[in-house]
Amino acid sequence: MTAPGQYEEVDLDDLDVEEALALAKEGGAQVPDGSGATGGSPAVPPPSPRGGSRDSREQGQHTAGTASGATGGTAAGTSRAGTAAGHGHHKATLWPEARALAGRAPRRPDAPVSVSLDAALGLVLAAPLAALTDLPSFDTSAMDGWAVAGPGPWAVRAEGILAGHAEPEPLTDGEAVRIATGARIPQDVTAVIRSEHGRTDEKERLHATREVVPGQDIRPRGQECRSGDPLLQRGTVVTPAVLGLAAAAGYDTVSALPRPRAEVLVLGDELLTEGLPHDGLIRDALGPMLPSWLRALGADVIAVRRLGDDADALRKALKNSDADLVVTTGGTAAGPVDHVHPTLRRIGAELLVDGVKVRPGHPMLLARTKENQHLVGLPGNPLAAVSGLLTLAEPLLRTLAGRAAPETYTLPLKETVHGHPYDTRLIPVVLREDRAVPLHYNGPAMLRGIAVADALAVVPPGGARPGQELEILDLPWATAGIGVCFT
Ligand SMILES: Nc1nc2c(c(=O)[nH]1)N[C@H]1C(S)=C(S)[C@@H](COP(=O)(O)OP(=O)(O)OC[C@H]3O[C@@H](n4cnc5c(N)ncnc54)[C@H](O)[C@@H]3O)O[C@H]1N2
Ligand code: MOO
Repeated sequence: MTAPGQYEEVDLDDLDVEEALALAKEGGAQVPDGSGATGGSPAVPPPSPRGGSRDSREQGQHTAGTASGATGGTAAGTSRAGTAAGHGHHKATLWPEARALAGRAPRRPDAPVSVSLDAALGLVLAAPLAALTDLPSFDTSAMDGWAVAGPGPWAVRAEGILAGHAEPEPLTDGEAVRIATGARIPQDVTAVIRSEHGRTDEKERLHATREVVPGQDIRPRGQECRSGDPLLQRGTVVTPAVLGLAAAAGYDTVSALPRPRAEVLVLGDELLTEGLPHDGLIRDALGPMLPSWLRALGADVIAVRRLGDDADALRKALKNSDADLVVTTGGTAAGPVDHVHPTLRRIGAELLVDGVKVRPGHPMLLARTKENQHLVGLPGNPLAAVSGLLTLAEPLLRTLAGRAAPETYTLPLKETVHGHPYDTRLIPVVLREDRAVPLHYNGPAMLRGIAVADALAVVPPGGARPGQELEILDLPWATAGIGVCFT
């Protein structure tokens, strides 16, 4: 899609040379061996002993592109002016606005469905959950021991009471019966004595070795809730604990909003699905990454299709898709085979977001393609695609799924992060001792940083200083976002 001879990417087009150099250093500096592979230790760039490495050469390209872009004499200069490429700042949406807009884009979530408990994890309750029974549903022993009536010592009945049995005979004062945790308490019981707090004598009489407080270790019927009590509000996300509570309260199914259905269209003739890169072809990193990421964001991924750089195939795929959300990858820029914009024009789609003031990922877009279908166009550079996923797809799917927006939170930054002069930056971070520690290898084409990250930090235009509070976007698996995710 990037045409032969075109600059590979000139994302830093608005920076002066010094800023670009600083960013370039951050994006591709060498890390000590293994630091990225040990599961998340921050990659700390040492003074670069390998000046001629591949990474620094790549970064050199950034710098060269930027420098020449600044003189206005290259493709980068043209793009900066926002002419034919259409990526100028004049129509790009501010990052917070783009997210808000994506969250408001869907007109309505689907009608609720009745879902069995084993299929409900991660869905959102479409109706309040009220108890169908008292909990506990009978007076219950909280401990293994004896149920006793009246003052002791007590004569112990021959037969004990186990959990799961029908109503036992009432006790009379002076009587005790062995009882198991969870078993029904007979009528007229004063208290339960734990096995370790009583002893029986040779006449099988029970003596308490501690004071007996009436009602001790008895869970009275309805202690947790009465039948009909509201337990959970509409809109609650079904977590494992919610599944447990719903089952305890008598539910076999819950009324929930169905998962929004998403289809992924991977564009690009240069992509291989297996083996090593060769002859200018590279491995498709997004086909394997996006479906599970979309699932983690609450979607049901109904198809992943590879369309190459074929405008007709894209048009047909859009025409035939009945997904709530179509996610395309690549082809968002203005190269000769970047078909997303022209195809959207051709099918009469309504472009809601056309570029976002965020790095990486600024060519991302959001369109309404049908009455109840949206398209999120993710840029082809893999980290730029992640940025688009979290900026546009996440709020859209959240609304479709009926989920409330998560509380936003901030953490202080561990070390300086250079900013873009006008755009927000999203950078992979690890969270250590309540601080966000920036990871390196955060260039738009790199996944090495995000692969060990706990979250993305939102760096405002102009950059951020150590100690500055930054908004943190959790990654769905890092917050245990309901393991929906990887099924
Ligand atoms: N004239 C301009 N050119 C570009 C601009 C611009 O503003 N003006 N923006 C650059 C930025 S920033 C990005 S990001 C990319 C976005 O490009 P596209 O969305 O059109 O994506 P492609 O050109 O198809 O690919 C870009 C890059 O990513 C690689 N790629 C694509 N798909 C995959 C995949 N599934 N797995 C791994 N890698 C993928 C592709 O080979 C390219 O290297 O545009 C810049 N250009
Ligand atoms: O920098 Mo592009 O925005 O690589 O995503």
